[in-house]
Amino acid sequence: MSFTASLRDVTLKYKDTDALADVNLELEAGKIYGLLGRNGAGKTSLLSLLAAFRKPTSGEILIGGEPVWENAAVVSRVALIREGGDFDDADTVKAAIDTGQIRPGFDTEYALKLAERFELPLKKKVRELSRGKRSALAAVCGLAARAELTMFDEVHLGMDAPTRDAFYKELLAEYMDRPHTVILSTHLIDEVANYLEEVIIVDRGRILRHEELEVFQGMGATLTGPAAAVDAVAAGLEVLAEQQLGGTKAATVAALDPGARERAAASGLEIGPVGLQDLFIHLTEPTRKGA
Ligand SMILES: Nc1ncnc2c1ncn2[C@@H]1O[C@H](COP(=O)(O)OP(=O)(O)OP(=O)(O)O)[C@@H](O)[C@H]1O
Repeated sequence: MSFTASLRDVTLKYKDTDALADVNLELEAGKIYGLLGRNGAGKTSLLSLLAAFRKPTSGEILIGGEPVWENAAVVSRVALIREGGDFDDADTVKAAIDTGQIRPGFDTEYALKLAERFELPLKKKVRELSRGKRSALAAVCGLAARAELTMFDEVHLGMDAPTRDAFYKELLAEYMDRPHTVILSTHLIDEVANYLEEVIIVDRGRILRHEELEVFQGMGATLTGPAAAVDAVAAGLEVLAEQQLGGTKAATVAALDPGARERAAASGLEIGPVGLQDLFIHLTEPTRKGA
């Protein structure tokens, strides 16, 4: 089984801050979602609501069609993994893994296999782990929870590049083996882009965009070729980023209309997709109104 998730007219206030305002969001079961947003945009708040760590100020949150608040049967099959995990520092790694067994789907054998893959020392205390190893332990417990909705909130932050790569691969393998709903909240956007099916951008407490990855990938274009030719085609277009190496230039544009596309092709320029990160930076520009 795999959970759907719905937020309906959800507002979350912390004293005088509106962390989320009138959010409506529908997530289908069995997909991998990327949750993007600038610092303070409301990502953690949104995930905390889905995991019933917090109650909304107003609105309704349904997981698998049921209200999630005070719904132990549903909550036990929802996992929110935060950077560094929510461990008792005095526990050993082994004891921290064993604690996962309170979840109905927790797979201890798999957790121990993953612990070996991530070279986690079972006898060491959680407080003695490096930041990256602690994140890896959190990821291990999240994967082994075998939940129906699994959310990773910046869990890979402390991990080095090879560990992150191993984490993404394990996440995908677990997903292929047992399709379920996954939300990855991250600032390392281009790194995870290939794993995502849909992307949600939160901006200042609101959902700015929620689209399939392909929609974002079709949004802009990168023009590469001789600098003068690139400049000629890019003139008048909204340029998001530029890079030049010798006489060769690459310009990332927010949109390429058919006329510009034709001119680019006629000039022999290479037309490529835009990285999700560049688009994200562009769409969440503070000066930009809506998107
Ligand atoms: N416990 C809290 N008390 C008061 N305000 C809070 C609290 N937690 C979050 N906020 C505020 O709510 C807003 C959304 O915060 P949230 O942590 O959800 O953002 P985020 O997108 O996860 O940010 P980041 O990428 O920096 O982790 C921010 O303005 C933040 O300052």
